Amino acid sequence: PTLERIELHRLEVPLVRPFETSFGRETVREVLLVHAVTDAGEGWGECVAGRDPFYSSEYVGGAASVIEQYLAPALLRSPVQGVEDDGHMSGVLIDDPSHEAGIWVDDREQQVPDASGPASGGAAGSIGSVPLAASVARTLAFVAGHRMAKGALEAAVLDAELRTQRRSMAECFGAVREWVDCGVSVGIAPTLDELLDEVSGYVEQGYRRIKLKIKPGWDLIPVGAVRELLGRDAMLQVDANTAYTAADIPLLASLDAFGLLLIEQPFAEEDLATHVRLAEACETPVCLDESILDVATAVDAIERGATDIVNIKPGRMGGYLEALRVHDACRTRDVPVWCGGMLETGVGRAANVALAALPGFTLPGDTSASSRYFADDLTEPFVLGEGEHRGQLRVPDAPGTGVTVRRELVRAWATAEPVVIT
Ligand SMILES: O=C(O)CCC(=O)N[C@@H](C(=O)O)c1ccccc1
Repeated sequence: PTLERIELHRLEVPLVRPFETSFGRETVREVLLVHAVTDAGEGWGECVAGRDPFYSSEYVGGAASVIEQYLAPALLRSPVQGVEDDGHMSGVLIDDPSHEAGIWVDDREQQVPDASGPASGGAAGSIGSVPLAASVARTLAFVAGHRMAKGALEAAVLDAELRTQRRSMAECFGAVREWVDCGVSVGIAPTLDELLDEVSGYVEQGYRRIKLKIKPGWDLIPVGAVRELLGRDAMLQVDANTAYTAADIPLLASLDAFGLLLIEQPFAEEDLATHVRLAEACETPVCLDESILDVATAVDAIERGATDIVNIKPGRMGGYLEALRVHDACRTRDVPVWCGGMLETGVGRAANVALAALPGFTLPGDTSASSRYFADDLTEPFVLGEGEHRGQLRVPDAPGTGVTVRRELVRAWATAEPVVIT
C-alpha cells in the first residue's frame, strides 16, 4: 500500500483520579493520535509523550510539530516508502516552506537494524511481513531522536498495513498467549491511608502485581506498609523515575527487606555506572526504563550489569518493531521483560497487550484495565477477566490493533482542529 495522508489529532482525555510521579502530577491525559491513511486502508497510532517534557525530553507539542514539519512529509514523499533494494535510505526532499529550497537529505548508511529482523527468527523475524511499516524507521532516521513521535507514526502505519492484510498485531508479533497478566501502577498518594485504600481496591480487582511510585521521602514507609497489607508473597515493585542519586544506594539497598520484584530506574537515564553500583550492593533486581532507548542501549546496559530486567515501552523505543528487537535481544540473554505503560488510551493499550503476549514477557506489565485511568476510553474498554482469567486482559485478535477508535470522542475531546498532512 501507499501512504496518502497523515492526520494529527490532539485531545484531552479526563483521568478518573490524579496520577502523581516523582516528576509531576496529571489530572488529564493530553493525547496525540496519529491517523495514517493509505490507498488500501487506515490505521491509528498513539504518541506516548506527556503534555510536558518531564519524564523525557519529548512532549505532545514537540512531537506534533516534529511530525508536521519533518517526519510526516518525509514519509509521504519517500519514493518507495523509503527503502531501496540495497537497504540504503533513499534521499528524501523536505519542501518545508520555512526553507527557501527543500532540504535534500543524502543517502546515508542507516544505523536502523535490518528490517528483515535477526536471522534467529525471533519475534522481530516477522518484520519482513510488514514492508511498509518496516520502512518507516529507515525513512525517519535522518531526524535525530524524537523516538515517541516516530513510534506513533510507525504504529499508525503498522495498524493500517495489518488491517489491509487482515492480520492482528498479536499474530504479526508472534504472540504465544491469548491472555496477559496485568499489573497496576500506583502513583504517589497524599497520605499513607489513601495509598493503602487505592492498593486494596486494585487487589480486589485482581491485579497480579502492584508497582509503587517512590521518591526521596516517600519510599521505605509506603513500601513497608504496602508489603504489610499485601502479605509476603504478593508481587510488588517500585519505580523511582530517576529521582535518586548514588548517595541513596544504602537506602535503596535496604528495600531488600521487602522482597520486591525489582527497583525501576532509580538514577538518571544516562547514568549506567550508578545502576551497576546499586546492582552490586543489593539483592533486589534492578530494572531500567528511561535508559533503554533501543537494542543498542539495551544490550549495552545488560552487558555492563546495569539492569537485570527491562521495561519495554514501544513508544520510548521508536515503535513496536524496535520493541520486538529489544524483546529478542533480552530473551537471548535470559533477561526478563515486561511491558511498561504511559497512560495510553485503548489505541496504545491494545498494541501493548499484543506485545505483552510474546514469550519473553514473563512479568506482569503496566497493561491495566481502561478503568484504571479513564471513565470512558477512546476505544472499546479493556476490562480485566474473571475466574481463571482474573487479573488478565484478553489479547485482541481482530486485524491491526483489533480495536476501533470512537471518532465521536476524538472530536468531542479535541483541543484543536486536526492537522492534515498530504
Ligand atoms: O499504567 C500506565 O500506563 C502508567 C504506568 C506508569 O507508571 N508509567 C510511568 C512510568 O514511569 O513508567 C509514567 C507515567 C506517566 C508518564 C510517563 C511515565
